[in-house]
Amino acid sequence: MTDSVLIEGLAVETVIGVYDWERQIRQTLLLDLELAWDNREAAATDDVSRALDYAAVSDRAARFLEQCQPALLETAAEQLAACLMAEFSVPAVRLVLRKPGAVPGACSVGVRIERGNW
Ligand SMILES: Nc1nc2c(c(=O)[nH]1)N=C([C@H](O)[C@@H](O)CO)CN2
Repeated sequence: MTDSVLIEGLAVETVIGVYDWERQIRQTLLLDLELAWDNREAAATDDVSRALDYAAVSDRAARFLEQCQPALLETAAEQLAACLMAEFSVPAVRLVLRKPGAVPGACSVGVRIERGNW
């Protein structure tokens, strides 16, 4: 698959973190997604119902991150990738999840995963 749909810098406020104090606050996560999708049918028909709707994916991803509230970024990334692949019939995902300000001196820290068949 050479085509994809992109979502970059989606900001989500949620509970995430290893430490007790982190379970008492909400922190911002930044999400980048690349979702494998053949865009030719959407282009040929000019019909959003044939496209992978990035607004719908963004909304689902934000709601998922607000609800899952794990300790680790790794857990959030893994579970979110599985959710999006299953619910939107996406064959492959590249996902970057960043936690800005978590480490003093770093503008952000995070994880990157690739799942499915690219
Ligand atoms: N690889 C990871 N390392 C760390 C994580 C994480 O999610 N993945 N989380 C923390 C703490 O929650 C940290 O963000 C608090 O500043 C530490 N290391």
